[in-house]
Amino acid sequence: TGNQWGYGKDDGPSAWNINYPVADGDRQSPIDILPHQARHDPNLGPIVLNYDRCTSINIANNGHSVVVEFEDSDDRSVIQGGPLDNPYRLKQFHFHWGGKGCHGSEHTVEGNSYASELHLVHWNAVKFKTFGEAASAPDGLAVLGIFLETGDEHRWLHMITDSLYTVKFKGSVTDFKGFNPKCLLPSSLHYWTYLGSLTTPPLHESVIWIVVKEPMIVSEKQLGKFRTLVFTGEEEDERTRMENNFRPPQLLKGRTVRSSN
Ligand SMILES: NCCOCCOCCNC(=O)c1ccc(S(N)(=O)=O)cc1
Ligand SMILES: [Zn+2]
Repeated sequence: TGNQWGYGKDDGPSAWNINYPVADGDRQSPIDILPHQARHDPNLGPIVLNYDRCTSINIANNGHSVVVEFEDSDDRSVIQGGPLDNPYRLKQFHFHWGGKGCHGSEHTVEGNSYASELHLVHWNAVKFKTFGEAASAPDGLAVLGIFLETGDEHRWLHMITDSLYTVKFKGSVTDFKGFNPKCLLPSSLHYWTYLGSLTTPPLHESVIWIVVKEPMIVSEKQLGKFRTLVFTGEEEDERTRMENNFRPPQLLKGRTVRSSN
């Protein structure tokens, strides 16, 4: 059916504009960030994360990435400040990554990729009634992007990587309670921000992007566990390893990237 998209040769990012013409739009993501061309904006305050009462629900393989969903029926876990006019509710987080030794981040910095990128997805529940409605509105979503760089083992990422075997196949979901993603964040939340889109179909131009400058450090072994997932369902005969699930940088088309400091 028309909604089948992926990261392969025939269904990958270069073909998405066939079913999703907005792929060639004016505020597409990700982008290549050029720090020296980013405008330092002294009015940009710090990002404030209130995740202390967040409620994680499950971890799932949706055939494109591994996603941890949160309870978002109230303002128990929100991001605010920075470029945001309202608090935005945490809905889910997921990752994008490469193949062994290759890079897999979506945003790049001066043409350089990181090994992976974590996206914490939030929606504007002040202005919109549902996530779906917010996901189609120009100021509906705020996604916090964190780069992952390989090095020492990350002390908390094992809580996720130890669960990945339970969601190997597309469509698998398992309970994942009591996880607070604040443990994944680097020490500094200095960031770049710009107006962009979802980086996967439907590619809605509804995202205020907040890309944190400092990467989180994870081990190659921890990253390798993400590659034990497969894009395909348990019933399918071919097993296609889940890796390189990233969209390459898109044209800036005159947008300004601002820097917190
Ligand atoms: N059809 C009604 C609901 O429409 C919502 C559209 O999006 C639904 C699924 N996609 C997402 O929620 C979604 C969320 C974040 C990102 S990303 N990689 O830009 O952070 C990409 C995609
Ligand atoms: Zn993403």
